[in-house]
Amino acid sequence: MATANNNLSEYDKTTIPNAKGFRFGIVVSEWNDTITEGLFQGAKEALLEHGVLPENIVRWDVPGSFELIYGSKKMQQQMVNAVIAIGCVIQGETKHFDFVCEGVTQGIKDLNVLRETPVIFCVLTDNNMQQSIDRSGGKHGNKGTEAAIAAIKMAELRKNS
Ligand SMILES: Nc1c(NC[C@H](O)[C@H](O)[C@H](O)CO)[nH]c(=O)[nH]c1=O
Ligand SMILES: CC(=O)[C@@H](O)COP(=O)(O)O
Repeated sequence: MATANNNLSEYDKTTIPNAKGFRFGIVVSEWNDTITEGLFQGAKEALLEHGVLPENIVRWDVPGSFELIYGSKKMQQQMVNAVIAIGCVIQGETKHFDFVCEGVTQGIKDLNVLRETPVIFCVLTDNNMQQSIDRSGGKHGNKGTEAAIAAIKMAELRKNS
């Protein structure tokens, strides 16, 4: 189902476990920072709404989405229950978009396979800035909210498994 038919910020709040005891690391790309800041705010607000203490949200910034891989790997080594990797990759004139998107996708996948701490993929891979605006607090909701809910659910799964 496309995002256009499935608002990123809409979910059944009664199904989300209380996250008061959890600690989360959020790694934020500085590329397209007007977008990534909106994603971060959406994630932070959702975490706080579900009981996470402000002091249990740790943020690190990295230069671009490709550096989310290394930043998330180092964040996994911190005392956190899950990591959220936030980035925004927008198609330019060349194939660089393809390589960045594939690289960060595979890198974050690898971190989930090789280590115990879940890393949530909150990376927009859009054709243009408007699509990114629409998905970071615009008409299609906020992918940061979606990522925060995923992080809480995966932290709970990790705790119970
Ligand atoms: N074009 C975008 C980039 N490019 C930069 C890379 O992510 C990386 O920082 C650089 O290649 C150095 O390793 N990054 C984004 O996050 N978004 C873009 O649209
Ligand atoms: C995703 C990118 O790296 C891209 O935005 C860079 O733009 P360009 O392909 O025009 O160099």
